[in-house]
Amino acid sequence: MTAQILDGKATAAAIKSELAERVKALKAQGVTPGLGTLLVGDDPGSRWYVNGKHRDCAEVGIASIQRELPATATQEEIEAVVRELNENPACTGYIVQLPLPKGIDTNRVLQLMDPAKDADGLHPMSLGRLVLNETGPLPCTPNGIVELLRRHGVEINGAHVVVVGRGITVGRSIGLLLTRRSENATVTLCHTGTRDLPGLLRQADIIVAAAGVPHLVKPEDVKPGAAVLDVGVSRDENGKIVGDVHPGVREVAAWLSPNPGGVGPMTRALLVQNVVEAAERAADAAH
Ligand SMILES: Nc1nc2c(c(=O)[nH]1)N[C@@H](CN(C=O)c1ccc(C(=O)N[C@@H](CCC(=O)O)C(=O)O)cc1)CN2
Repeated sequence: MTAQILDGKATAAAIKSELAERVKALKAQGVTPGLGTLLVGDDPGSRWYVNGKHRDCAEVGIASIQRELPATATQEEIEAVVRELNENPACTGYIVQLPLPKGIDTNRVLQLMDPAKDADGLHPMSLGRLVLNETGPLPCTPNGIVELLRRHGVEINGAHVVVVGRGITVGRSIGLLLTRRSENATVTLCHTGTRDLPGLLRQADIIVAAAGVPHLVKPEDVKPGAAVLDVGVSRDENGKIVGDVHPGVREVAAWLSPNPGGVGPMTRALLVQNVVEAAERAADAAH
């Protein structure tokens, strides 16, 4: 068996063209959504992601507000930009690109954001809403993964999903999303300290590999017919992406998300969706 591809690039393009129609409708009501980004430091990967987010926004008609600080920025300097974005009427939603440099209290920065402008779904209020099953912005990567599975017809209802990785952008929040009644999956959250990880992986109908450990998920760890999402990003000596999933998994799984070209583009498309939805909520509240 060779796995079918969970094509994140094509799916993200379809989502963005749907969103472009919603942006047109907002503009007809006199609302122009604007995505703000705050990039601190000079990590080339983070810069690439931020530029990509602005390219996506331009594609669907969303305005861009870009803020940058050097890696030496203090907590106070970062918080001053967050306050400015909170007050800036052109910025209807924004993100603080993560990770922030060492020594910065990330939670304090995220808490200071106006929750109504949280485009990443990572503000404590948004994460609380996710726990309480209330409407609000959802974290982009978990939401992108669910949408990628849904649009390829992969059965989530009743599936056993094994997640590897406990980071805040993916591992911790995806279980909350997948165990909602509307998705109805059963989720096991694992990490690099999990005893008998291969044994747990072998029970999974769906694997979400987000540990950032190259080739952590091996072909012999995968149940034939499973869907496997490769989220982790490491780099080889030439700067080429190495995912968390061994290439041999292609011969065992029924579905596999490529890396690059799988979950990454979906993360960006679902960010655009959060920006559009925040602007729609603000427009509804103003009427
Ligand atoms: N504030 C946030 N910071 C970070 C998040 C996040 O959701 N919010 N997630 C990741 C990085 N990320 C978005 O910011 C992200 C990662 C990857 C991609 C992507 O499209 N990747 C391409 C490959 C790119 C390459 O060659 O390097 C792909 O997978 O095809 C987009 C966004 C951490 N920080």
